[in-house]
This record gives sequence, structure tokens and C-alpha cells, in this order.
Amino acid sequence: MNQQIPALEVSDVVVRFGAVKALDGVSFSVEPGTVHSIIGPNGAGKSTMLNVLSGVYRPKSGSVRLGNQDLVGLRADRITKLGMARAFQNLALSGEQSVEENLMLGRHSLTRTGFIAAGLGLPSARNEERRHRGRVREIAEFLDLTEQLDGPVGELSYGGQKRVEIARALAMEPKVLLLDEPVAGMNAGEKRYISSLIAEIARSLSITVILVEHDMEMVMSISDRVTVLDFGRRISDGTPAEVQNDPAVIGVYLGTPSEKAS
Ligand SMILES: Nc1ncnc2c1ncn2[C@@H]1O[C@H](COP(=O)(O)OP(=O)(O)OP(=O)(O)O)[C@@H](O)[C@H]1O
Repeated sequence: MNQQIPALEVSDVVVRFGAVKALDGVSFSVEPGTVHSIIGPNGAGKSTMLNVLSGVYRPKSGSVRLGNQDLVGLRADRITKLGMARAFQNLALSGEQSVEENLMLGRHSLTRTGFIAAGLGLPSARNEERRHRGRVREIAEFLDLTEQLDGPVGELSYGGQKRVEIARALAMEPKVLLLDEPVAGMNAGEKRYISSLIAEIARSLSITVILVEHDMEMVMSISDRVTVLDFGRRISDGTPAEVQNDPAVIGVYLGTPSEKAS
């Protein structure tokens, strides 16, 4: 899907909310085309980090580099165009619209002819739309959504809607996919399915996946590397085996219940 996948380099990121240091000098590197998870107890700073990566929050200091580009200070829509796509807790899906239309919405940032040409029904716009619909069908196939394309999103199961959210993020042709608790509220079968899908997105499509997730079984089974946060600080970083055996992690995180109530 992407010819050149840049590495992601997060350096010394600091975010403060009043007296709270939500991120206190956090650094980590993500190899292209890998699954990199960010874990930690409630309030550790995981969501704040996703918000920094996607440009929702501007850190007080530090940098986020995608290849040669520093993303800090860029607007969220510019960051999306540079290849960061976020699924979940992002834009709500439009339940009455079809799966296909929801995926087409994901491609709007990629359209060249724009809405005016499209509205006028110009041939260039029609060709472009055909191309985008073709790509949407490919993405739907990858996510096993072909048969659901024409039906309204609102009628899909919970797991199905989650798949549409991933599909819509993929429709943006990202270099990096940000996933915020993709299996929260799912049953075991759905979790297994989404886990294999995420691994496949990294391996087959060579898209870098940044995963924030409380489900430790999933995290440890699909991640290439894991960064562990606690009170805004990085307390561990390594392969799943390394972090699982790190006394700092065992003491601070894995010793406590890993499933949050919400
Ligand atoms: N908008 C905000 N205003 C004030 N404080 C905030 C804000 N967002 C986060 N915080 C605080 O920053 C810290 C980190 O929060 P964050 O939501 O990033 O943690 P988290 O690891 O995602 O937690 P959870 O697992 O519960 O989602 C917490 O102390 C939180 O209360």
C-alpha cells in the first residue's frame, strides 16, 4: 500500500494539564511496518500520547518525527495528510449511511478534483470517484466487509462497526494507523479476529500500527514492541517478553488488574 514507510520517532515529549504532567519526557522509536503498543495503568498518559501523535494536543516540548518531518505544531488535518490515521474515538461513524459511503468519507482528504467539480458531475470528478470506489471495495474485501458495503453501518454488529472504523482509517491510505482500544467491549472471538487483522495490516500492508489497549493478552500476542507508561513517564520499553519480565512493569502495572472497568 505504501512504497516508503517512514520510522516514527517520539522524543522527550512533555504535556502538562495545570499541575498534572500527563507526559513527562516520553521517548520511543517505532520501526516501520511494526505493531507498537503503548500500555500503562489508568491515567498513565496513553490517550494523551495518541492525541499528541494525531495533532490534537501540542506538547509543551519534545518532537514527533515521521521520517524527516516533525509533526509537532502542525494542524491535525495536515498530520492526517502526512500519513497518520486514527481509528476509534475519532469521528463517529454515520450510522444511517452505508458502509461504502462511510469509507468514501475517509477518502475525502485524498480527492483531487474537490467537491465543486464533483457536485457539477464533471468527467474528471466521475473518473476520480470511480477510482476511489474501487479502492474502497478492495479495503472492504480486506476487512471482510464486502457483503455489508451497501447496508447502513448502524445495522452492523458492534464488532462489524469496529471493522468499519478500521476500514475508514485505512481508506485514508495511512503510513501509521493509531488504534485506541480496538477490542474494548468485544467477545473473545471478535478479539481474536481483530488481533489477527491488526497483525495483517502491519505485515501485509506494511502500515505501522500504534496500539493503545488494556487487553494484555492481545497486546503481548501481536506487538513487536511495547512502551509502558506510568504517571506520564516511560517506565519500560522493549519486546513483549522484555516488558513482561521487567520488575518495574510487574510492580507498577501487571501486578494490578489489567482490565479497566469502563
Ligand atoms: N484534558 C485534560 N485536562 C486535564 N487533565 C487531563 C486531560 N487529559 C488527561 N488529563 C490527565 O492527564 C493524565 C493522563 O491521562 P490520559 O487520559 O492520557 O491517561 P490514559 O493512560 O489514557 O488513561 P486511561 O487508561 O484511563 O484512558 C491523567 O492524570 C489525566 O487525569
